[in-house]
Amino acid sequence: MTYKVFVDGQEGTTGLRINEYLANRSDIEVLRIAPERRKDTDERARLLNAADVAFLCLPDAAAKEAAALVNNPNTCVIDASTAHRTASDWVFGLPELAPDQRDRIRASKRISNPGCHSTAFILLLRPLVDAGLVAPTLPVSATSITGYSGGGKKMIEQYEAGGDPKLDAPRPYGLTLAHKHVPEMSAHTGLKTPPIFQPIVGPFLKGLAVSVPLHLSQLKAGTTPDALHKALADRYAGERFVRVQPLRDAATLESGFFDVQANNDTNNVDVFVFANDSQAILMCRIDNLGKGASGAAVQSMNVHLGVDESLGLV
Ligand SMILES: NC(=O)C1=CN([C@@H]2O[C@H](COP(=O)(O)OP(=O)(O)OC[C@H]3O[C@@H](n4cnc5c(N)ncnc54)[C@H](OP(=O)(O)O)[C@@H]3O)[C@@H](O)[C@H]2O)C=CC1
Ligand SMILES: CC(=O)N[C@@H](CCC(=O)OP(=O)(O)O)C(=O)O
Repeated sequence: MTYKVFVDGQEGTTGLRINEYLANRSDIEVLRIAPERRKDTDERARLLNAADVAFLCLPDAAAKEAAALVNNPNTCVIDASTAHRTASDWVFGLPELAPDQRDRIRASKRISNPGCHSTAFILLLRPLVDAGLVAPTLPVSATSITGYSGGGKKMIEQYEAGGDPKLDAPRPYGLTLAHKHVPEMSAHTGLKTPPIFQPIVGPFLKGLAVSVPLHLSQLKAGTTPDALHKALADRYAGERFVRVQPLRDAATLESGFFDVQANNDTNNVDVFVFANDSQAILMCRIDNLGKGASGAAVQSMNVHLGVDESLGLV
């Protein structure tokens, strides 16, 4: 069986990476749009409706427009933008979210691909909320350090042009306290209080780590670091891409520094619990262009099509 796939936004950061993942797949035929027609609505509509799977790798407004062009009931749309991540008629494309999430991805023709920061945040918090260790009302804060490819073509060009010394240092942003990932972080963890979320972009291409500090006294009475670690390890046991590292990961502690880039060029997710007797820092590491974007989109496509979930992914 060969599936037809169209990538709307094939020249962008996410679209190019998806095409790389698909390049060696004998079960996929990629429908290419002529470069000069890549913003021609009629041609995009034709290809969107000719596809079994259409990836939208576009800014939000263009993604909404593209979704509205699809009238073939057999086309599965996987939207990489923020446009549909909390929409009730779209399924969140994070197979590891909950035990029934793969069934939902398989059944739906509208899949929203999670944001990079929110992927890491949700994978840390959702199991702890589900296990009752973190109350849904707990006010949670998180920081994220990310490579500049998360900002798309414009930010990549800005960093790679060189010459601006401000870009040599990490740059905190999201200081309006309204980062676009906060709604999906709340919606898919069950946290009723929107997290305070502060990302930082640094002078490296890719790699991302979200950190969530927790006071154990604010968790379910008696929660220990072992209990936090066990809830995460139990949830992700058997997951192909999520690896819960040993409590207080010795390799990281010995080096003294956390390696944000260690999952680059993979679809892997590493989950960490660092803790003392009264406090913990949870950390989650991904490649923002891998599990944070294009890898996740291909994984959801695989789940939807019912083929091996890791096909084409490392
Ligand atoms: N970069 C990342 O790590 C991640 C990005 N995303 C999301 O994925 C989407 C794409 O992001 P990214 O790949 O980084 O963005 P880029 O800016 O790198 O690429 C976007 C592409 O869309 C094209 N485009 C813009 N408007 C239209 C239109 N109306 N019709 C057809 N094509 C259009 C652009 O064309 P042109 O080349 O002419 O500008 C460009 O090639 C965004 O919604 C983003 O939020 C999601 C997860 C991670
Ligand atoms: C460095 C940088 O700007 N990163 C982007 C996130 C990119 C991403 O994965 O999120 P979307 O899918 O929602 O675009 C940001 O924080 O807005």
